[in-house]
Order: sequence, then structure tokens, then C-alpha cells
Amino acid sequence: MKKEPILSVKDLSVSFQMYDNGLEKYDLKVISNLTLDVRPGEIVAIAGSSGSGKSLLAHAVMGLLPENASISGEISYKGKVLSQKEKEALRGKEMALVPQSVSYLDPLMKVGTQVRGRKADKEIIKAQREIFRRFHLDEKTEQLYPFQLSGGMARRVLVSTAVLSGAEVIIADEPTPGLDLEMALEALKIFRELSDEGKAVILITHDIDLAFHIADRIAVFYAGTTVEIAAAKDFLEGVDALRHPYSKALWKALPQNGFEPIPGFQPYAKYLPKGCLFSPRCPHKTKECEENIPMREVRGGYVRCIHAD
Ligand SMILES: Nc1ncnc2c1ncn2[C@@H]1O[C@H](COP(=O)(O)OP(=O)(O)OP(=O)(O)O)[C@@H](O)[C@H]1O
Ligand code: NI
Repeated sequence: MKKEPILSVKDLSVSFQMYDNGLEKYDLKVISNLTLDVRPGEIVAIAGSSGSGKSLLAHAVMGLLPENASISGEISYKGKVLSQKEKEALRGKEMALVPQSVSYLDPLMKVGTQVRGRKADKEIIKAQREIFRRFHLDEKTEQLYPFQLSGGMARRVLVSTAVLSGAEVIIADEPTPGLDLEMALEALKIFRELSDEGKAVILITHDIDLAFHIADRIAVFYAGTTVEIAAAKDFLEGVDALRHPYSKALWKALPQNGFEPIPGFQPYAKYLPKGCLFSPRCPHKTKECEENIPMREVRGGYVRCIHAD
């Protein structure tokens, strides 16, 4: 039997209040109608180009959006819709983030204290040393301050922190850049072990090839929304198993699949097209694509395209 989602995002939209040159206020909608969930025991990878809203989704879930952001839709944890206060209360405890930027480390706190938390008992210290060992960080690392770490070390420290938090849901926002292949694979192996223990992992990555091999499901983001959510095996199988023209194009753009570039650009949030956000680049575009396009089920996956079959 399929488990219920532990985290579920429904119809999420995020806008920023911005000011034009003339100091005129306007709303910049950067995420629209985004829907996604993750179940215990599962890794869901989020793939999508730069600016497609991956980090903002992570920040919305963790209650980390800046002051000028407004948010609509629902983010639920264990079936309960979360308020901002509840997100803050769960953050770092039930839900942990591996942030995209290493600047999230506290510059004034030694690495060891930071990773273990202030009230570390013997168990936690043991677990921390074990994960440091796996990440080739020697014991001296505990005594260092963040500025004394290399980029790759800082990244491994951030992953260790999230893992040691014991959180039920981990969102890892690009956890592998700066890591050599061995360490990147170790990080992914650790995420797989966590999910096998029953935790839920959302893995945000540019490296879709990597995502295909480690994740159970893949969500493809485009211009601030989900265009396809499907089993990772469909992405391994190739274009015919996929549903959305953008997912198919991403697949064909991989080096091993011909390196075929996708013509055109992802639209900027201020100038989104009407209806299907991919339509200006889509070879199958028809008049109907200018309507609002909901996600729908096709061949066991979900797609936001009226032409998919
Ligand atoms: N504080 C902000 N104010 C205004 N716009 C913002 C703000 N933060 C992010 N954006 C915009 O929201 C969009 C999505 O940003 P986000 O950081 O989620 O992208 P991403 O998919 O994580 O990209 P990358 O792969 O480069 O990390 C971008 O167009 C970005 O410019
Ligand atoms: Ni990002």
C-alpha cells in the first residue's frame, strides 16, 4: 500500500513586492500553482534550470522567505496545513534544509558545535564523528570556524548538519557542487540510506542525470511551476516514456542523448506568457495552450500539458 505524503505542497504561489524605477509598486509572481509531495521512504528529485523556483520552494516550505514575499496555497506536514510559526518550529528539527549557499553557516560558531547543536550528548558526538569520517573530514575539523573551510568541506558540513538533525523531511538544495565525484556519491548514498530508514528526501539538483539514478520520482520545474512529475525510471527510459515537451527536450539535451539544445529561453517572471509557460518554445503549441493548464494524470505520471498522451 502506498504511504500518505509526509509533506505536501498544494497550489503554491509566491510573489515578491517590487519597485520599478519610478518607485511604482508591482507584484512579481515567481512561483505559480506549484504542487508536489513526498512520502516517507522516498527521494523526490527536483530538476529545472536556473531561476525555475527550486530554492524558493525549499524556502517556502521552511518558512524562510524574505519579508517582501507573499504566499498562497497550502504546505502541509503530516496532513496538517502549516502556519509560518509552525514552519519555524519544525525547521531544523522535523524538517531540515541543506541550503544551496554555504554562507548559511554561522561564521562565529565552531563547526563541531554547529553540526551537533549546543546540547550534544555522547550519542550525537559519536554519530557526528561517524558522518565526518564518511565525508573524509578529520576530527580537527570540529574545532574550525566556517571561514577556515574550503567550499567542498563547508558543503559536507551542511549535509552532515541536516543528517544529524534527525529530521523526518530533508530538503537538499544542490548539495553536491564543489564536491569531487567520490564525495558527491557519498552524499547521495547517505540520502538513500535516510530514505530507506523511512525519511523523506527532496533533492534539488541541476544534475538531472544524477537525479535519474538516485531518485524514486522526478519533478521537473519550469518558470516557477511543475510541468511533469513522474517515476525516475521514465526518465531513464527516455523521450517516449516522458510526457511534457520540456522534459523530453531536457532528456534530449543530455550529452549521452545527443546534446540537442532547446531553442529559446525560459521566460522571466515579469513577462510570463498566458496559459502554458512553455508554449513560446513548444513545437506543439495551439490556441488552447493560452488557457490555464492544470496538472493531470497521464500514464501514471502527472503533466501540465493538454497535448500530452
Ligand atoms: N528575494 C527575491 N526578490 C525577487 N525575486 C526573487 C527573489 N528571490 C528569488 N527571486 C526570483 O525568483 C526566481 C526563482 O528563484 P530560485 O532561487 O528559486 O531559482 P532556482 O531554481 O533555485 O535557481 P538556481 O538553479 O540558479 O539555484 C528567479 O527568477 C529569481 O530571480
Ligand atoms: Ni536555487
